[in-house]
Amino acid sequence: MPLIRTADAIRTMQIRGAGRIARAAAAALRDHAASIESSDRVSFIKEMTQAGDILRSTRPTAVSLPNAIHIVLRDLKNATSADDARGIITKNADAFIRASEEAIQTIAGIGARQIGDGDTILTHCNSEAALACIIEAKRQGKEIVVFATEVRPWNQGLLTIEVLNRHEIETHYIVDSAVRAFINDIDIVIAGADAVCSDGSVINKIGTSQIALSAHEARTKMVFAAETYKFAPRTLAGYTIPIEERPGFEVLSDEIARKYPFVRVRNPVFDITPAAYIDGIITETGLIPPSYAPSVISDHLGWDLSLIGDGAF
Ligand SMILES: O=P(O)(O)OC[C@H]1O[C@H](OP(=O)(O)O)[C@H](O)[C@@H]1O
Repeated sequence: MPLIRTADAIRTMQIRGAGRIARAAAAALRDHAASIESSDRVSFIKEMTQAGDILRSTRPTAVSLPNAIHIVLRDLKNATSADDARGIITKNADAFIRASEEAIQTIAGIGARQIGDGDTILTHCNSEAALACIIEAKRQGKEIVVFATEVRPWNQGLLTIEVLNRHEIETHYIVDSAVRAFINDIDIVIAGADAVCSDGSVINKIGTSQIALSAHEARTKMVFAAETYKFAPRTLAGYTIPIEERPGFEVLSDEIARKYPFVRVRNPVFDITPAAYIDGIITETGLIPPSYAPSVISDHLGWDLSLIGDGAF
């Protein structure tokens, strides 16, 4: 898919999910690099940098996106020619995509150990990392039941129940506001993540923090499944992650909204769950407490704080 089409597909959520958009961006950069005819090293790098900027501007919250772009483009300064730069991008993009897929498999194994035989699990939105844990538990023969939320306004819950049904997992589909009514039936909440901040808080689909609060009150375990490239280096330098707010028509049609000129629809699509409500974060490097987030960013990912600045990553 041409880069502009990938960027549009991410912006309009035809490609969605923090991991999927990261892999799509990596593949788009690789394919774009292959399509550039220029043999001039400087103009090639300039064009690839612009391509990275286009992809980065599509959605502001999922840190997987700028991290993937940074990982794919980071060694370009060492390139000796345009061809060399093209080779570096191909190698980095393929390695990123492979590592991302392997991370999901590892997370599935670790996450499945968090799920006991006979457990009832609640999940929110549509996270391939969270679903991988649930599917692996089922594959291991555990008797499980899942509660899946609807996820207004995009109804990603429909994608989730399709996957759960395909794996023959008994599922209850509920509206988002029914979580507290059922929370005492739940043994563990497993959600995905769009960003993990250095203070251990997790940014995920709107409604997650309400679920976490409910789980905390009910003493129900709350874990997140997050590949390490969802950890946000910039937060270690004191930056905050912008929360995407999408157009009001996604919640209320323009036709209805026009009748109520004093009403403004608010449509933030993510929220922040504080570390205090999180029992663990399942990463491909292990099940960690939220307090380990800074160490994942600096020790595991090896991000150099001096590189972190406006627009860097
Ligand atoms: O990477 P995986 O685990 O698939 O998904 C992580 C998160 O990305 C999604 O965002 P959106 O639906 O693109 O707004 C959801 O918030 C989901 O929990």
